[in-house]
Amino acid sequence: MALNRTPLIAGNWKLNLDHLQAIAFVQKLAWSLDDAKHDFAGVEVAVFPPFTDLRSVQTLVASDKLPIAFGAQDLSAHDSGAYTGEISGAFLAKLECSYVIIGHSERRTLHNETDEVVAAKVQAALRHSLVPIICVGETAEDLEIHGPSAVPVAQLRAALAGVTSAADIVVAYEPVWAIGSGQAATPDQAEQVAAALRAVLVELLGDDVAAKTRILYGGSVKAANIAGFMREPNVDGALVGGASLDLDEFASISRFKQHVGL
Ligand SMILES: O=C(CO)COP(=O)(O)O
Repeated sequence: MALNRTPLIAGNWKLNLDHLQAIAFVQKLAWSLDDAKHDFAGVEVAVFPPFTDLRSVQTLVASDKLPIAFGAQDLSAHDSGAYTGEISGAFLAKLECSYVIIGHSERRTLHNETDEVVAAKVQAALRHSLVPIICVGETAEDLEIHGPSAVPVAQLRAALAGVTSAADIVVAYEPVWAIGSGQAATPDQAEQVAAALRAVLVELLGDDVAAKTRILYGGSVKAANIAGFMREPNVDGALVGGASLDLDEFASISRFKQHVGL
């Protein structure tokens, strides 16, 4: 992590926890972090519940003034109209979401999201002042054929088509082979790709945006391995799946500074 970027620890709940479970979880997470005197100004913590939980999380966060950010796991490329089942960026903005995850590998693979769809969703997020967390990452096969950075770099280039240099974005490098496998990338591997992604940001959006944009690592992150990633200069946080559903584990990941010895 670099000192000029506030680290972001983001919990992607995927298809887990209904709205009642979400209320209990977020409340307990806030207590747990508060008890541990979490440095909320120094490390941002965000949760990404299913759509149907967002109103409950918003109400809880607002009424108890919890210092926890939240966002959605996806959004529509469209703002309104005949798109059955879709959720627009306008709706998410109205629910005070700060962020929206875009182009997660599960959406690319299971829901056939192409680079073009991802780029359109990034545009939709920015139209509504949501910060897109743009996910990129290679499969094990890509890694073997193309090496470590080629696919993530190409995906980021495609996702940024039409994005101007004023954009507030987050990039998440999630190697597909590391997601849910228990086999995380090494900190070195994560740093190598994060550095290549930052070079794309410099080229397409300029030095200032590249310097302030956070690049997260995701894929089998847990309390036991977060410190290694956070010691790397181009890794500014984590996008956590499975471990974000375990309160103690997620709270411990959020306190990575203690593990790093900062
Ligand atoms: O997909 C992920 C986060 O978006 C990572 O999932 P795991 O942390 O379960 O590997």
